[in-house]
Amino acid sequence: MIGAEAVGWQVGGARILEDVSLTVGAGELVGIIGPNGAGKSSLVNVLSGVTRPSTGRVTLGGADVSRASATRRSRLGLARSFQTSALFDGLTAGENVRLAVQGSGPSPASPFRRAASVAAGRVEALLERVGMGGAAGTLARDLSHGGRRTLELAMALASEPRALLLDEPMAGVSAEDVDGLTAVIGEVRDSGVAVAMVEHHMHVVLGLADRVAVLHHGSLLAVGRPDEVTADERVQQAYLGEAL
Ligand SMILES: Nc1ncnc2c1ncn2[C@@H]1O[C@H](COP(=O)(O)OP(=O)(O)OP(=O)(O)O)[C@@H](O)[C@H]1O
Repeated sequence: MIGAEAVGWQVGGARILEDVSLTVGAGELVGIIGPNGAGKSSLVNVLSGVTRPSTGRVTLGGADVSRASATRRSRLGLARSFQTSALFDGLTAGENVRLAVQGSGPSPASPFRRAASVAAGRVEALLERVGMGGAAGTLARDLSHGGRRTLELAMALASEPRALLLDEPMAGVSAEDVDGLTAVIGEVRDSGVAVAMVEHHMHVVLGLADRVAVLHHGSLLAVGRPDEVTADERVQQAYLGEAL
């Protein structure tokens, strides 16, 4: 559904990504891991269209989108969540989702004009889908960190994406909220969405991912089932001193 083919990305003289090839199929979740500075966010940025690859191709549903803008990719069925929170704190959870629904329509440049036309049922359904059915009226600023990340997920799903990129969805989420958010992401995958997820919480990645891709110094060190990857000596070497 979404793929990188021999992708390289250079900034100035620095090679940030080199010859990265990775595909994520419909209904598959691929965890992208690697030590700090390995190039994980850079890969997500190249896949989502925030940056263009210097070499290689990015494909979405079989089409070459290497030069397509993030907006165009979004219309073709790609959604992403960001490391930093993108919520409107002074609005309720329901209002935040409503804005995401309006912004994902055919002319996202003028979301407010269509405010009245967004069915309340659509907002409710998205909140239900992530297990936040009862929180529609809660201000975003009053949600827990886990609640905020879950709400961001509902917003990313507003465009009914075929592929979803998640950049550290568990960042800052308390231990008791991690399981709930993990289950929601698993359900999104099970509904047929192709999910690529950068995540530092290793037990989440290893428990949830169908395949794990390990980046190291901008190159793919290993790709495989979680048990294969953790048993790989080169991966263990790259993580020397850190718990896998
Ligand atoms: N726009 C940029 N210009 C120059 N260097 C960059 C740029 N973006 C990233 N880098 C560098 O590329 C390397 C990879 O960064 P990236 O953020 O992709 O790594 P990461 O694996 O996501 O790291 P972390 O786990 O710390 O989030 C780092 O050395 C970073 O300093």
